[in-house]
Amino acid sequence: MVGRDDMSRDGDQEYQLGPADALIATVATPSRSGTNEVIIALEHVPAVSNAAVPGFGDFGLYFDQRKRKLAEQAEQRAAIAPKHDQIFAGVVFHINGYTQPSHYELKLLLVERGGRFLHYLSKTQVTHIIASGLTMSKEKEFRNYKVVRPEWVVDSVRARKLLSWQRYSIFNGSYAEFAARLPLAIDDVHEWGDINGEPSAGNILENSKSEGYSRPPPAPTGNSFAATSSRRQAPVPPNTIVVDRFNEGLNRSWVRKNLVTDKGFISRYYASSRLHHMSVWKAEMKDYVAQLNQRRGTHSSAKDAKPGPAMGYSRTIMHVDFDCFFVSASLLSHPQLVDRPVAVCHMQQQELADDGGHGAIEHPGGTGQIASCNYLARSFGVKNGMFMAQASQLCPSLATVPYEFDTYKRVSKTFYDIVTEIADETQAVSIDEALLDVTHVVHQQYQGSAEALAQHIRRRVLESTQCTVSVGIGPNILLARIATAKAKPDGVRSLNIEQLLAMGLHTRDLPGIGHTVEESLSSQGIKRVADIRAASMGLLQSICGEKTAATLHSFSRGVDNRPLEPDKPRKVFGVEIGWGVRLSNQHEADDFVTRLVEEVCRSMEAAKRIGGAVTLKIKKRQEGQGKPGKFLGHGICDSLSKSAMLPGMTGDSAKIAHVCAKLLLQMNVDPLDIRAVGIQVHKLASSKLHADVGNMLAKPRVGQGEGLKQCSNLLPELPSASQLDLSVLNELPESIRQELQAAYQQINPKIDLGLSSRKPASISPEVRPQPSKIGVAKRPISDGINATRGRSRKLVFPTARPKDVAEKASLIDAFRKIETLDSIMPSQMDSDVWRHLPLSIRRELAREYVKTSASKPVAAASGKEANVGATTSAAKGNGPANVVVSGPILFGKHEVADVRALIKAWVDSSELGPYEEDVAEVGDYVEALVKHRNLLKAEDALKYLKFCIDGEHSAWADALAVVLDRANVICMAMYSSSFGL
Ligand SMILES: Nc1ccn([C@H]2C[C@H](O)[C@@H](COP(=O)(O)OP(=O)(O)OP(=O)(O)O)O2)c(=O)n1
Ligand SMILES: [Mg+2]
Ligand SMILES: [Mg+2]
Repeated sequence: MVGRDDMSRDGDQEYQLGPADALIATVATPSRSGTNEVIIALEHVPAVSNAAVPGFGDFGLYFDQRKRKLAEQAEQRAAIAPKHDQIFAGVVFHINGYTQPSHYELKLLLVERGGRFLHYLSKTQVTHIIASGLTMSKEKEFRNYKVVRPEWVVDSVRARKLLSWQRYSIFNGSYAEFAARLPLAIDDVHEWGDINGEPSAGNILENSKSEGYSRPPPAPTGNSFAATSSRRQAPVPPNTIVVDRFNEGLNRSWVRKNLVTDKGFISRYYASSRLHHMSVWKAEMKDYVAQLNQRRGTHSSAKDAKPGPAMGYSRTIMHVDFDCFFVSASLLSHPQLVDRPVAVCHMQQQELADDGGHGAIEHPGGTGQIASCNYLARSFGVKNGMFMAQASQLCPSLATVPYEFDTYKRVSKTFYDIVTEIADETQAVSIDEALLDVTHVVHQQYQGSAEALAQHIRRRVLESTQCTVSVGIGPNILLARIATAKAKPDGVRSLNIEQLLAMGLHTRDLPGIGHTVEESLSSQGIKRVADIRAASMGLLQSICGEKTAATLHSFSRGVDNRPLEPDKPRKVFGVEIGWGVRLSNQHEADDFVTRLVEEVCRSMEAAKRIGGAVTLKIKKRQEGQGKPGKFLGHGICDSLSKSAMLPGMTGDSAKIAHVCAKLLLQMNVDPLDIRAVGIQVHKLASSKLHADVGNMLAKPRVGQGEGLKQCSNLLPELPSASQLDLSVLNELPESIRQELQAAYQQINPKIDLGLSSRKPASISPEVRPQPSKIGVAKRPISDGINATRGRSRKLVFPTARPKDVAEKASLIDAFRKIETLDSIMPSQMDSDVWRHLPLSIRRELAREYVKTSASKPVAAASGKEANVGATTSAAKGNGPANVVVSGPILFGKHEVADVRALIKAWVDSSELGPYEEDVAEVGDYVEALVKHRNLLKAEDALKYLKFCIDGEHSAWADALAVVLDRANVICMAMYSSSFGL
């Protein structure tokens, strides 16, 4: 193996066949079949005698001899073989790097048809370079040459004419793109990444292909490479050439099927990776349960009922877990095996590293780990997680069945459908297990008999899934979990503290106690739970730290005060591959990232989510870390991470991939150094809701004009919460309001649209005014000041518009991006001129306009594109009965939500800090509110300003201080008190 790498750097000549290839080298005897097919029969080359291989020490000599011999043979054969069409006459070729078909096969095909082979690259003589992939430096070096993929040779031979080389140029994109362009007729030649590796009849490479795949070689270990490489090479997607470049001792035929540049790598990875599924499922199930709870409202009703000690009875917790889950579910399609000892593990055709590079590589029949085994198998001593080799010794009659991930997911969802419907509260623990708080339901519907409820759940699950679950019951999570272990298989068990104390459990029987803690405790003579009880806290802390010691102390006494963690909707969708990632160039890197994004988008689509931001994570090989410790694992790496907002809320993989490609460029990583790639999409929202809102706005209704349709286009994405007119939202149907609330909370849990109260403009928790220090009676916002006071007279709101038009217009207003300045465009301005004015001038004019128009009773909206709903409709004559709004206003706004939107727009408008005049305006406004005794509004504005500028440039903090000061001065004067933010 060592020598291979040496040889690959043999001057210009990259000859990369392994030393043992000599033992398997084959000779093709082309002949024409009657069916227009060229068939190559393979036979053994007369072996190069071992004497010519000086103990594998001198590979240079060995290879020279070997090459010479093979070339001679090829020429001899060409001379004696039936004449082929000399389609390659005039072609002088050199072969670069590892190819598939092999150098030798290619040479035969070419030389026998008139081509001339150059051992060493002479750029003046050579007409074509044949390569499956190029290193970056070679890519540069060969840029102006005709570098063709080997398929050019194969296809030309098949077509019996020289095909144009251009379409086979290696510079024509990735292999995937190349393969996609190939005509169907020759697809069978390129089915090289097929995971099953079934040879296809009539394939020009039939023999080598079938042999390469029929029996995947064992896992590479140590220096076993020479042995494994003695197999004939199976065809691979030609650009997956990493073996020699990275010299990692890979089992090539296995690896080549899995490398990332292979089109199907990612989907196969995810289709076969057990651990991937285990981790993703947990998130998926938590999300699923959260959605079920949301839909059913079970969660809130349970909370409302306030079960538990307050109602005079203690908590009842159930732990429900499927018995040998994977086996039970897999056996649904193998009913003939139900009475036999059975294990689920990788089958031959499923062989693939399933651990993301973190553990053993699985291979059929040998080292595969058992994911789950049934109880009959367990009676032989077989256990989950045991390797097949050991298991089949313990239980020779052990049958194995393959993973059926889709079935597991389906069964699991059915299970969660049932338990969430029944329980007061559900916490998804994993694909096959849930914690339930059933306190209330047991007492309300089962006369306090938790066992009866448990049997009911078991029956329901069995009926619906044909799989059994066991149920543990206890007054807390700990006892319920321990009870489950005793209930298994197919049973129910209750446990109270006294019973636990009498059980004589081992430390490892406590949930969450891993092997390390168990060992540490054992080394101090603490082997049983009773020993933990007897040990001092000090001793426990010295063994396993403060936190674990406290847990152990409680658990050993049966005490566990942990509440159930109600499942929350997913906050992020992501994938990460840290195994098998070897990329040759930027193009491949982009391609890989794109495919990962597609994977994420698939799961987002399934969960009906879209996202607002993306994070790209890269593990970059550390300087000098050429050889990862594990096969194709990521080795020692630096982690890089970069995030960006997406262009609006989206689930579109092309858009997301585009952003990721930019992030990747910004990271400035050499693609050769990339060892792991992760994509996470966050700031999620419901795609259904998004579409609903879009539809709602796009749907033309009676009385709706062009203008409204156009406005709906202003809403490509869900607007930020601060831009919503809450009073409008509160008029929406309950279901939509709830969905909106949920959607916004997914973006930021702190956002409270205050919809449930049906009051306009509620205030989010972080800015909700606390009972003011000033003991002034609260005054509803609408309970305004004398209508004639203040500068508000200029603002008009139409109230007499036809109801649906008003509703739609308000909706649009609600969702439309509020453009602060434009909304107060002076009426005499031409909108085009206005838009082209510098921002500073527009501000100036707007301020002027607001001041001068404040005294006018009706806004002078001109019918131009002023885009405040109020002025627009007034201009159109839809609002004959104008209402004059009372109280202080800020840039024409007075509703809390509007003022907030203004404040937000203001703070968002400049990172450098505010204009002094604007600070003065806001100061005026808050001061006026205080003077008008509208302390709630004043406090809201101040708190919201504080909320918006949190973490902003210090100039903003100064601005807040100024505004606050001004408000406080008045406040002190009027109430001898001040606002405390
Ligand atoms: N390291 C692990 C742990 C679990 N699983 C899978 C296979 C199991 O079937 C399923 C559920 O895990 P359990 O621990 O609940 O085990 P079982 O359901 O198989 O058996 P039991 O009856 O003991 O619950 O998760 C896995 O593949 N690898
Ligand atoms: Mg289980
Ligand atoms: Mg389980």
